[in-house]
Amino acid sequence: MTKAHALVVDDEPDILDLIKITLARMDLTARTAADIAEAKRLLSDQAFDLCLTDMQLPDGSGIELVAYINARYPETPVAMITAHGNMSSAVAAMKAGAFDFVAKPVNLQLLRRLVESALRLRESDLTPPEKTGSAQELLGQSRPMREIRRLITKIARNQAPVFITGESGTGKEVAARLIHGEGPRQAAPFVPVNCGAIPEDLVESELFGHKKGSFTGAVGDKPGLFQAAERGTLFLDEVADLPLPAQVKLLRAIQEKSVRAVGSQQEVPVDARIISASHRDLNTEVEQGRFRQDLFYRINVIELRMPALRERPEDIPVLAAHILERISRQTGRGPMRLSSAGLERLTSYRFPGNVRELENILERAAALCESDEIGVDELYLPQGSSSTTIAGSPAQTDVPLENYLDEIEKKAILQALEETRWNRTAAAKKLGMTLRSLRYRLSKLGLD
Ligand SMILES: Nc1ncnc2c1ncn2[C@@H]1O[C@H](COP(=O)(O)OP(=O)(O)OP(=O)(O)O)[C@@H](O)[C@H]1O
Repeated sequence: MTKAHALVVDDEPDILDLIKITLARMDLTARTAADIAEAKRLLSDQAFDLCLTDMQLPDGSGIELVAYINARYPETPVAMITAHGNMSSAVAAMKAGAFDFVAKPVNLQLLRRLVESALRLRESDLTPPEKTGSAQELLGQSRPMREIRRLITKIARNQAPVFITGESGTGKEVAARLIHGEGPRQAAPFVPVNCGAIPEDLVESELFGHKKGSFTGAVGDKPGLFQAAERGTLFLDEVADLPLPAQVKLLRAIQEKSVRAVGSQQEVPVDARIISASHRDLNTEVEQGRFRQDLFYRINVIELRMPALRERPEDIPVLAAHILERISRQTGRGPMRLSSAGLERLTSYRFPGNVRELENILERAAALCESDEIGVDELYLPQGSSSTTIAGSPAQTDVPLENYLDEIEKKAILQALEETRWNRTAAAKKLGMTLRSLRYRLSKLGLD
């Protein structure tokens, strides 16, 4: 690959020198500018693979330069150098299109990683996600789905924190995996964490790691999930479920790009892109004091809203066909299809649990269906708008007790899932069981 060229814009000669030396050691050539006017002149002279700019420049704000480069030279990623602790300017820069930021005093290890990420963007050979084999596709040709796919490709080139909203089962995790898989971090791990599923007193140790002996049961040093996601992406699912003390630590980790393990005195730099998601409205959580406003502001630099399935019913046929094909493959039975009445019924259903619910409905229908065509009866959709109700019917004496109890359990679980819009963490809470136990039961009852 040809030598990469960087443009560094800062009016402090010491910082310019430090960055220039670091870049030279990484085999990059660097040109420097002390103000915006000079930077614009250099940009018109030659193409750059990367630009690093200070926030406060003698003739204006670095944000202005970010916007200028984004508009004129969209192929050049720009990172902002911000004053220590000034997270709001970092957020403003990323909202203006900066792909990342580095705080002063510049940590050289983090700077090197940032430069490496930026350079991977110019490798037009970023492997498309379908080739990596791990990423799943977001299917659908409706307008909202096409827009989501376009946004994902754009967001993937950036390093800013992303917050994905949307009801349960709308594909938030699939979207997060795609953002990771289409970007320069694709070769590093994608680490998903269900924040609601970690017991409250273990959250900090899980996320940030712990030192041996820091609490009963800490029998050895253990790195946290942040470190597991080094150079990759940490996906904080159900982020609204994080207890407040862990929120304080998370805020610090994002701000400082470093973490401190439980029981340790030392901060260790970490380079993980944060993508978070919640099916809850975080504005309400903030208003009610359950989620820190400053943390929300920081994780929500880019917001991606996954549309509910009922907002795009035209995608139901293609999704259903795809899911049935997968079921046929997994079960080794011949191809299956929906009757036209079945398809019609599905497209008019509200799907509170979205695509995950569609998957469950079709899996259950496929198991019950004896022919290759699934009809309305096998879909077992709730009548009218009412959801499944727990049977009030007397015990049937002609079925084994165990089957009868399974049936009751199944109905209670389905009802809790429907009431929580198929959010398994919330459904488990409602049923007074752990998520692990709900998962076990879903699997036992063939509902997973
Ligand atoms: N557009 C889509 N195309 C294909 N499959 C999809 C699509 N959207 C969602 N799915 C499938 O639906 C299921 C649920 O998706 P996912 O787990 O990403 O949802 P989620 O929004 O993260 O749910 P939750 O909020 O409950 O965690 C997965 O099996 C996923 O593959």
